[in-house]
Amino acid sequence: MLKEQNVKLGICPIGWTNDDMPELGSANTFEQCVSEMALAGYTGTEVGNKYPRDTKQLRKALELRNMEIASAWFSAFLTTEPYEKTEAAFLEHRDFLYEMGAEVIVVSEQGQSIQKENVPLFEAKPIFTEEEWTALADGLNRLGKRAREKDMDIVFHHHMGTGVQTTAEVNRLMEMTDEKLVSLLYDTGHLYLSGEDPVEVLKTHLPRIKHVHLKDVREDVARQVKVERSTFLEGVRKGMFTVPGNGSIDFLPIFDTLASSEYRGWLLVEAEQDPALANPLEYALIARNYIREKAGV
Ligand SMILES: O=C1C[C@@H](O)[C@H](O)[C@@H](O)C1=O
Ligand SMILES: [Co+2]
Repeated sequence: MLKEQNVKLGICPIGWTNDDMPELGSANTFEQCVSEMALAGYTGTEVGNKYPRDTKQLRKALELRNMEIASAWFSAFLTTEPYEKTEAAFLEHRDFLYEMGAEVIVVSEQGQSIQKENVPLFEAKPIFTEEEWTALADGLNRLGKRAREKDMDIVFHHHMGTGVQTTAEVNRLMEMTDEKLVSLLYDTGHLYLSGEDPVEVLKTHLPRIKHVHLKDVREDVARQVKVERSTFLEGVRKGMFTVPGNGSIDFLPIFDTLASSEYRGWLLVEAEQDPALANPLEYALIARNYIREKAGV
């Protein structure tokens, strides 16, 4: 069982509003989103497209609900654009998160990503060349250094449809980057959907994991996405992702492994699906109850 003093429990806004498809949940307001998160028993969140960018305003809204910012997504383009361009955007993002009190910065390499492209998710992921791997690893080390200036860490988000998706790719990235500068975000749903063993990846990289996304997968829908050659975003609309306790992943060995480790940090429920089909508060509660039952927090 996990210990309450070791982990904080949060939920991402993507179940209420989706940054990649703003039409999903467009009627859901920021206030509704954070109020329902708090009501369901969470104390942290990442940042969604409806959140105020003014740090004072955002802090006040969160404090009223006993909530805090755990982190926020950052898209890097280290394999396709000059490093300086990614760094300039990163510094703005870093400073915003620093002001909000976050300790980690989620970084995903979106160079050549098919996340938003009209191509089959299971057939068209990019494979990086040697040069691209080097550009990615060097760039991440440099971003990691910039994060350390503020006593923050970057946590790399492996992701379906990107060049860092599989176990082998995660392993390679971890080998090529400096452990003091680049940490890992562990996202259960992306590993499972890719056909990896999430427990193996967790055990291999535990000391470098500094942020966790708890995402579940509906296996039957994932199969349909493969057969129908759907895109990533079509898959999301069809419901391939859901909250822990509602899909096919057995989270017990994952929670047990985290419990017997040194892991200290956030566990964030993250389940993008159509809020018109999956009521966000209802699903936030399903996950909250499941985590209490299986992880003891
Ligand atoms: O952390 C995440 C952020 C989303 O924008 C992304 O598409 C989702 O799948 C995810 O894991
Ligand atoms: Co994630």
